[in-house]
Parts: sequence; structure tokens; C-alpha cells
Amino acid sequence: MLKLKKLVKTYATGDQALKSIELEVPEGQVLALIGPSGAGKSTLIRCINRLVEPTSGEVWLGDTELTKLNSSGLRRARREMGMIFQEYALVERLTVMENVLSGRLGYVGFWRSLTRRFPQSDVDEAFRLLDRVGLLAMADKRADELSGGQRQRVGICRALIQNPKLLLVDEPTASLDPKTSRQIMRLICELCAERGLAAIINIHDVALAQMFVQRVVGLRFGAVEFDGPPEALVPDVLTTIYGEEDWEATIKKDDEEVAQ
Ligand SMILES: Nc1ncnc2c1ncn2[C@@H]1O[C@H](COP(=O)(O)OP(=O)(O)OP(=O)(O)O)[C@@H](O)[C@H]1O
Repeated sequence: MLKLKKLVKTYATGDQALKSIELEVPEGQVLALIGPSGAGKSTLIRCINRLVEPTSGEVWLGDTELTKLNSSGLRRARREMGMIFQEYALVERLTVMENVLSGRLGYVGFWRSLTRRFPQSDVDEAFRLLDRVGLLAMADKRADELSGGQRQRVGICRALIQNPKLLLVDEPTASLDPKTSRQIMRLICELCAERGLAAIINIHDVALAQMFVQRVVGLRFGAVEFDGPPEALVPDVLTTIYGEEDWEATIKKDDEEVAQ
């Protein structure tokens, strides 16, 4: 469904953030992207929807080569890729409902978006999504009245109301406490399963990634160092991705898989 071919990103500073990445993500697969700081995880996610322009190589979403699209083609293609951010990127003075509906701005016409008059079907879907993530009662609250976990749930609804094929998720739990982090990861993975949605989740917490995803890709110095199931992330493998460290405390223990 998503295919990256020889994807390279060299920043103007000369930093080679991605070195010829080859990656395929089938429909419905949730993949965690791990690796040390500076490995290129954010760059990879942002090159897919061209928030960062790749230097060379190809990005394919289904039959569309995203790297070939002009700006209007890209605008259309971006509807198919929902993005969830670490810092939520909500509009603080708008309500929860308005923030969720802003996910539809790529679909509604210019005048409608200017006056924020969304079709009833969009409003109905926003209510359904808010109900699904447990925020129905918050629909009229301002975004700046919410906790971090609640904000991220709004961010998830905003991405899903686009009806995307792929979710690009950039450190969704980095600003959250451990329990809320688990809840958010679980929610993202459940929603992907319910909707047959593929996702790439850039995440620092290896144990959290191992708990929820089917596939882990480890980046190091802009190259894929590991690609496999979470249980294959043994200490030696972590050392090749991150360098020398005592990994026993990091790797998921079976009895840690709490179903809360
Ligand atoms: N806008 C930029 N201009 C120049 N260099 C950049 C830019 N953004 C990232 N880089 C460089 O590209 C490399 C990869 O950065 P990137 O942010 O993608 O890594 P990351 O794995 O997401 O790191 P982190 O986990 O710390 O967020 C780093 O060497 C970084 O310094």
C-alpha cells in the first residue's frame, strides 16, 4: 500500500538524514519506527506526506507516486494520510468539535472552510468519533481546557475524520505520563484494526512499541538497521540500533503486558 524506494533526504546543512530507504507497508499494518535521536525517524515520516521534501527516491501510496505530484495533486493525496503529532497541534481557542472538524478542511470548499460550515454528515461523524474515544461530553469545551491525553484523543479524531488510508504518527506519547501513553497507543492500534488502517508510529519508548505493534523498523544513521517482529528485538539487536547499553530493563517482560 505504501512503498518507499531509494528514499534520500539530505538537508541544506549537508546532514544526510535518510540514506536510500526501502520500505513497504501493506494495508492495515501498524508499524513502529524506533531509533536513537537524530536517526531520521521524523524526517522519514515527514518525507512520506512531503512536509519535508525528499532529495531523491520515490514514495508511492497505492498507485500514486506522491513524489511526482504538483501542489494541487499533493493536497488531494494528503487527505489519504492522517497525521498525529506529539504536541497535538490543536487550535487552542477553538472547541473540541471545531478542532475535529478541521480535519475535513481538505474536503470542503473554500467558502465553507472560511465560515467553518461543515456538512451535517461531517458533524455526525465527528460526534461518532468523539464518542468512540470517550470525549463526547467534551465536544463544546475549548481545546485549552483539556489534559494532554484528551488533547491527543482530539488529535486522533481529527486525523480519522479525514478518512485516511494511512496514519503518520510522530511521537504520540512523548508528552504523556506512562499510563496515558499506554491508553493512547492502545487506542491508536485498536482504531487502526477497526478501520483496516495502516500506520507508521515514530516512538521512543521501545517497550511500549513492543506491546502494541506487529512490526518494528529500527533506524540508525538514516538507514534501516532492523525490520522484524517486536519479539525479535533482543538486546544484541537493540545494541546495533542504539549502541551499547544494558537492555534488560528496557525490553518488555511478559508479565508487564497489563490489560488495563
Ligand atoms: N530542518 C533541518 N535542517 C537540517 N538538518 C535537520 C533538519 N531536521 C533534521 N535534521 C537532521 O537530520 C537528522 C535526522 O533528524 P530527525 O529529526 O529526522 O531524527 P529523529 O530520529 O526523528 O530524532 P528525534 O528522535 O530526536 O526526534 C539529524 O541529524 C538532524 O540534525
